[in-house]
Amino acid sequence: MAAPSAIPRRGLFIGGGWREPSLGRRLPVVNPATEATIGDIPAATAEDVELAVSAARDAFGRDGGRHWSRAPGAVRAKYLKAIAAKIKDKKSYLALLETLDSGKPLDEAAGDMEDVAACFEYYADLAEALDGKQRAPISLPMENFESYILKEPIGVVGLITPWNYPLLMATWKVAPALAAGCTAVLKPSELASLTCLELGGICAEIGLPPGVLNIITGLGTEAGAPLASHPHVDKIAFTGSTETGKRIMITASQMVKPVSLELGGKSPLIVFDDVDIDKAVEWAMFGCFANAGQVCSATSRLLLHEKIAKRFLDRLVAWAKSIKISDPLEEGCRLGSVVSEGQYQKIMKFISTARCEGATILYGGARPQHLKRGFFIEPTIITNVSTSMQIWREEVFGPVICVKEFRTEREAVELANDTHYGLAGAVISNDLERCERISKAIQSGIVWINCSQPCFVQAPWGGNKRSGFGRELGQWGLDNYLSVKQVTKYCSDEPYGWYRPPSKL
Ligand SMILES: NC(=O)c1ccc[n+]([C@@H]2O[C@H](COP(=O)([O-])OP(=O)(O)OC[C@H]3O[C@@H](n4cnc5c(N)ncnc54)[C@H](O)[C@@H]3O)[C@@H](O)[C@H]2O)c1
Ligand SMILES: C[N+](C)(C)CC=O
Repeated sequence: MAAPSAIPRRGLFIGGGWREPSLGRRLPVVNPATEATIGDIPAATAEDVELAVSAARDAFGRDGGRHWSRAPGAVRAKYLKAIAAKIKDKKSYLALLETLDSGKPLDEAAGDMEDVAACFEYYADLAEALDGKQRAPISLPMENFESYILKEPIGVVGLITPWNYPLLMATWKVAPALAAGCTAVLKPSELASLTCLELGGICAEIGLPPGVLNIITGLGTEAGAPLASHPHVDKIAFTGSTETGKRIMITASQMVKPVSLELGGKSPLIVFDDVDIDKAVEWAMFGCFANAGQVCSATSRLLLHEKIAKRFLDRLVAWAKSIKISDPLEEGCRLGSVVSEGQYQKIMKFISTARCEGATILYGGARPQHLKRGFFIEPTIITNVSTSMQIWREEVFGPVICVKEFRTEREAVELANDTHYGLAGAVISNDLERCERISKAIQSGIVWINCSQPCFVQAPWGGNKRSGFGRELGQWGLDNYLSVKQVTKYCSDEPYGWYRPPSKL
């Protein structure tokens, strides 16, 4: 598909229709692969947040919730399936917009759109299944009482999301929130909002009841912060950096508002000396160079057994040299640009600090010579790293892998856990018992054995330590948006008998 000359001009999606932002401000959209400004998006402020929250509140309570929040899950499932079908119909167009907005290779973006559709379908099924799970009985030790459980939508939820998988990260929240019967205000990242705005168009096309999903774009401080602090938002689900996550948690704590936080990472990949080196190298590359390393779970700390370290690094450099770095719309591109000039500068600063601190840039570390414009960075491999260096400790969120060697399994685990983060970890070895041991020892929410990064909508996703808490995807993702109510009934005809009845005299 050819790139459109202009991207669609959208407003804020509030109450089922498009609105210009209250202050009339807009933010430019820059294609990071060309540095050209290709359009703009609305910049919402507190006034718009107010309207969006109010639309979501109305939708939650409309007609006593009969048409949404208290409707059978099967009713909501129909809408989710309709959204999935539209995403599939528009897959090529949405993928193109995602690529123009974020710089990711077009076929990666197309894969993301398939995952988006699959996620809506998956939560449509869970919405249907929810009906059968209502009134689940609780076994009690007293026969005069009966108790059962109701699972109810939490209410109006604020969903704040990042730019690295723009529509997919939004969908991980929107699909389960809607399946649960919540109504929502989505605030995607100002750096990549185009496909999330298109989701608004899709909701209008399929006739989603007005106000069930509202989409406001804009800056974090101007649109995200008022959403997080809004007293009529019952929960905030956030994916983004640990720093912003901390701020959101502080704000929410003032109202004892529940939050779930999917934050950053600095995940390890441990490779033992009994492996097929080329196979392991490919996983190491996929673990840190896919999506230009802008992946929360990127295995950006590579731990190599000393016996294979030299051979492994030779092959890693050879494979890295063969990656096609190009305009992300070009066929076969495997490394596009990073998302913005700011992100480009930040990554370059990490590389120069590593160099200043005494690390070796074994490969990469610069702009590819054949690309004069766009925010492109070569796949970068850094060795001679010590555990006190910034490059070992902090999340880069770019195509930069740092490497250390280990001698024993124990040392590998200690190095793997030497981080404040706890999102993911991976181990590659032919000794499956060892892999099982290590999967227990790694302090993270996700462990991959003999691979890195595969992600399935059925399996829980989320971190420990400073990578956040709560789990998305699977049944856990739905539970994020449900509140559990116990209903207990006294079912004897006899008086309870705790107090003596008053004298009849
Ligand atoms: N754990 C996961 O599943 C996961 C997935 C994807 C990305 N991430 C993390 O996201 C980060 C990259 O994304 P980013 O740069 O967009 O993160 P970010 O924290 O800068 O922004 C995330 C979102 O928060 C908003 N925001 C910023 N300041 C805010 C404030 N004060 N109040 C409310 N909202 C505010 C932004 O506008 C954006 O929509 C990385 O750290 C990455 O690891 C985590
Ligand atoms: C799991 N994934 C890669 C889709 C999103 C994390 O950034």
